[in-house]
Formats: sequence, C-alpha cells, structure tokens
Amino acid sequence: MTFTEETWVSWMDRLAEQDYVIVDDFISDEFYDRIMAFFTEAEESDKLKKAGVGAKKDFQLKAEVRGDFIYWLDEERDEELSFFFDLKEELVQSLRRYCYLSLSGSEFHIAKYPAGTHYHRHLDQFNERANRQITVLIYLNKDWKKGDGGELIIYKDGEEIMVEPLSKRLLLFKSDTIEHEVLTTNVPRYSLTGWLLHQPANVGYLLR
Ligand SMILES: O=C(O)CCC(=O)C(=O)O
Ligand SMILES: [Fe+2]
Repeated sequence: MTFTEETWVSWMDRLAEQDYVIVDDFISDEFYDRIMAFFTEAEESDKLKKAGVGAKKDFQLKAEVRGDFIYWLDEERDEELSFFFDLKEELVQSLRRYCYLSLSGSEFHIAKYPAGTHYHRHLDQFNERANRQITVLIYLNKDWKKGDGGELIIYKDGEEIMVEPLSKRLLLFKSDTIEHEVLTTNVPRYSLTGWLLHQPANVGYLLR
C-alpha cells in the first residue's frame, strides 16, 4: 500500500460527499519523471493521435469540441507504467471497500492538449455505453502558473469549481454526474486520464 487506510478513507469520504475529490502530490517526483519519460517517448514516436468524440459508430473528429491528442495505454504492453497500474489497483480496492462500487475494468490514456486547444463542457458517458463510473485524472504540468490556462471547470449545483492542472495532482469524479470542461490552454498541457468501469470496455457492444 502506498497510502494508509485512513488516507484512503478520507479521500473516499470526500468523493462520496461532493462527487469529486482533489488530491495534491498524489504521485512522487520519481513517478512523475517516469510518466513523463513515457510521454516523451510516445510523442517522439508519433503515437499520440487526435482524439474523437463518442464511441464506435458515433466516433467523429471534432476539433471544435476537443483538441487533445491521446494514446491509449495497455497494462500488459506498457510495463514501464506498472507502478501506475499498481496505484490504480489500490484506488479500485478503496472504491470497492469504502464506496461500495462494483468496478471491473478500466481504460486509460495519456493526453496532450496543444496550446490553443480546449474540451467543451461534457459528461464522460457515451449514449451507447454508460459503463464509466469514476473519472481519474493525474495532471502533469510542471511549473503550471496562472495565465497558462487549461483549468478544468466542474459544474455542480449551479456552481463552477475551477481545478488548476497542477503537476502530480489527482482528481477523481463521478463520471455520470459531473459535467466538466477544459478551458483553452495557452501552453502544451499534459495529463494521464482514465475511467474505472462497471463492465469491461470490450463487452460494451453487448449493452446496446
Ligand atoms: O484533462 C482534463 O482535465 C479533462 C479531460 C476530459 O474531460 C476527458 O478526457 O474526458
Ligand atoms: Fe471528460
């Protein structure tokens, strides 16, 4: 265990209460460096691809909706990130234990928003596949400062909550209830994003 039971309980309590939780310094400097080394390699070997909107047949390239470039991770293939997948397992165990969620499966990608891009207000659910339960974000922007942009706005109970995409910060929220938006970033913006699922992603077609 990377974190104590008490720590997990306090995070899970906050998630249950407000439908989201922000945890600063969730990853160490060493893990940060490892993720960024992976990111740099993926970028240099041209693995990041323009992200689409919607699943399967709804898939469309819509730069006006979202401007990020992504690379889907694979737990077996991407062994360099095993430390991250271990941490994700710890999170899943805590969500099962303290939030009584029946989670099975996950999907994660790294994402880069080039300067000048954004992601319109949305909910992380697709019409045909409503199996995303918890959205997981780890921000990776070293030395982020006001004016760099790319803040995440959470829309909740008529309020707008601004989350700065600070390096090593974790954000969790309920995928089916929290509408959110990524404001235009003025510098390249990096993150590791994923979803904890109710059903494995590859049986999504069975749910139609
Ligand atoms: O990077 C973020 O802050 C949010 C990204 C997002 O909303 C998504 O990928 O669905
Ligand atoms: Fe989203």
